Amino acid sequence: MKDFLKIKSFFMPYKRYFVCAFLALMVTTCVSVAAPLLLKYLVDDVILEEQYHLVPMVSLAVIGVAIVQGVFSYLYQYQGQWFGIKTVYDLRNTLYQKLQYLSLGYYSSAKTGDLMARLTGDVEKIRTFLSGGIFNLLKTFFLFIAGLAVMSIYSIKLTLVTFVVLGLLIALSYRFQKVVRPSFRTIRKSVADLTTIIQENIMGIRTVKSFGHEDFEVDKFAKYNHGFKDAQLNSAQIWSRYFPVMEMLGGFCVVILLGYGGLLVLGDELSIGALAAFFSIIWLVITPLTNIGFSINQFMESVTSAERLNELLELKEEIRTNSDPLPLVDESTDINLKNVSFGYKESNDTLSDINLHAFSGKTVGIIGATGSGKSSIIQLLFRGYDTTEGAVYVNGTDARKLPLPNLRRKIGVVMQEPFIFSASIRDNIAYGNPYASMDKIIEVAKLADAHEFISELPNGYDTVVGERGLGLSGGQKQRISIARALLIEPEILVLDDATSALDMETEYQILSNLKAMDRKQTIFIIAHRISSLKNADEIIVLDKGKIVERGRHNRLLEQRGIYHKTYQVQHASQIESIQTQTKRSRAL
Ligand SMILES: Nc1ncnc2c1ncn2[C@@H]1O[C@H](COP(=O)(O)OP(=O)(O)OP(=O)(O)O)[C@@H](O)[C@H]1O
Repeated sequence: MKDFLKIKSFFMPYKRYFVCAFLALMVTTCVSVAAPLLLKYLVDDVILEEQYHLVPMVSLAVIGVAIVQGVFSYLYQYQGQWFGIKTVYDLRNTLYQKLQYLSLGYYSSAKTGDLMARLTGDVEKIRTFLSGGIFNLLKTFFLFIAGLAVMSIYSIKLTLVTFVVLGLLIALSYRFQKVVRPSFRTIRKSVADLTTIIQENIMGIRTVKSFGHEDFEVDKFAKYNHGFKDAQLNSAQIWSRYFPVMEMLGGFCVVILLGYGGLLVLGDELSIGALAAFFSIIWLVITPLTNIGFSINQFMESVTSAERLNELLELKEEIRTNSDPLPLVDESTDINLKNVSFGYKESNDTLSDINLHAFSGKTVGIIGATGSGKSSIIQLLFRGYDTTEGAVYVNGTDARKLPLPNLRRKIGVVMQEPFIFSASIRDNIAYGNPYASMDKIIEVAKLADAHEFISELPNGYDTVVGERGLGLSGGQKQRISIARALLIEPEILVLDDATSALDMETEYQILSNLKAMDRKQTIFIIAHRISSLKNADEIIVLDKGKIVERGRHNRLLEQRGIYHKTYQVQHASQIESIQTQTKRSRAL
């Protein structure tokens, strides 16, 4: 309940819909309970008194009651739906917004399937309860109270017996919802498992196929699907027992009350009309009462969902703009990492004591073994993470004091694994600037050496690529990502292993194009291939998170350290490959 109240800021703005629905519900309830009084009047005062000329009037009154009931019932359903739908509209937007601003640290351990389940399934549970469940509970409660109140006018004794019998029915219904709840939980877990399996399978379909593991995946899915089926069957079994049992018990209650009411009529303590009215009211109350387990369950589920959503809403946005940010107006971009240390977790040291000054308009190359911390440096530049010690200075100001969006807009990053949206190639390139002209898009595509292959596609720039760029080669995806970064005309361009899938000639072409642009752009090139960064103004060599060598290409070769060794290995393999090619052509 506490968790439900925590999301009150989402439903309070729409309380007018709730109030309207509530008032309409009260009217419907009162009219429903008052209708049997007409029955009593018809039996006692019209039929038994042989006043048949009053029948048309009673009939008109019944029609009137039905119309009022219909109109107010429509009103409460309609307003109730609006209450739920508008509340979750805001809730969904806020949750999505939250996801955008959560730090990268959160995403490294978050499960996509679980997040998706929260934003869809859990939000829907809240809507179902706010739109209908809460009104069903209120309706049952009011019918129960109003019904007993009307009954008590005619017979206190029969009302008391009814109260006890219906109380037993509520207790049974409540007990049942406790039995059925675990089965709901199992179903929800099974749905989450199935979603994860399907999602992972689609994302990893290339790996599945490369291992010829289609049958393995089918069997794995069948196992989880089997579990889901069993959970559903189990729940269906419980429900199929519940309704007949509750209906039967409801029938027994009616029989008991009818017997007792009959005795009261025989003892002249109750009129026949009052007994008839009594039973109309009892049926009116019993039907929603037999379903109360379902409504309570809906409430419990929405509380669980509110708890899961609150977990997300309460997460701290670790990386955010300082409360009093300094302006970032300077066009030049001088990046200075001073005594920077960083670890993804407090205990580990991914980067130690990094000092790196990238002057405006210069190119910095970063090389090092896999896992040495190259990409981690980049994450610090755009505040994907904050440093543990030391600071990153942009034009002399600590990056943490700058407005985050402005800082990030300065930096164009081409990630190691380029992400392509399932949209047209044009929209993919224009992601950072959707209003860019076609001429500009073509210009950056040419710089990224992508224009030629895009023009050859069936619909050129309008070709819609599959999710995550399915249908494009790794090199094509990289070139689209480079064009995307260039379009925003960043003052800092970061190429994080962004040309690894390209042949050396294409890579050379792109790097030459970047150089020829003659912008005062600061460029970071992370690469494994020395050829990618040998022209950089400064190259740093990382080893286990520390800078172990630095300088220009020739100077580093002279040092005869790691860089030199890497160069030799790469150079030797190039010579070897040229020799093999020459031998092959001679043999032909
Ligand atoms: N999100 C993360 N959470 C925890 N540890 C991480 C995360 N990302 C990277 N690491 C760890 O930090 C270390 C440095 O990783 P980083 O990606 O910076 O290396 P890299 O030099 O870019 O490697 P590669 O050349 O393979 O891309 C590695 O040990 C890696 O396992």
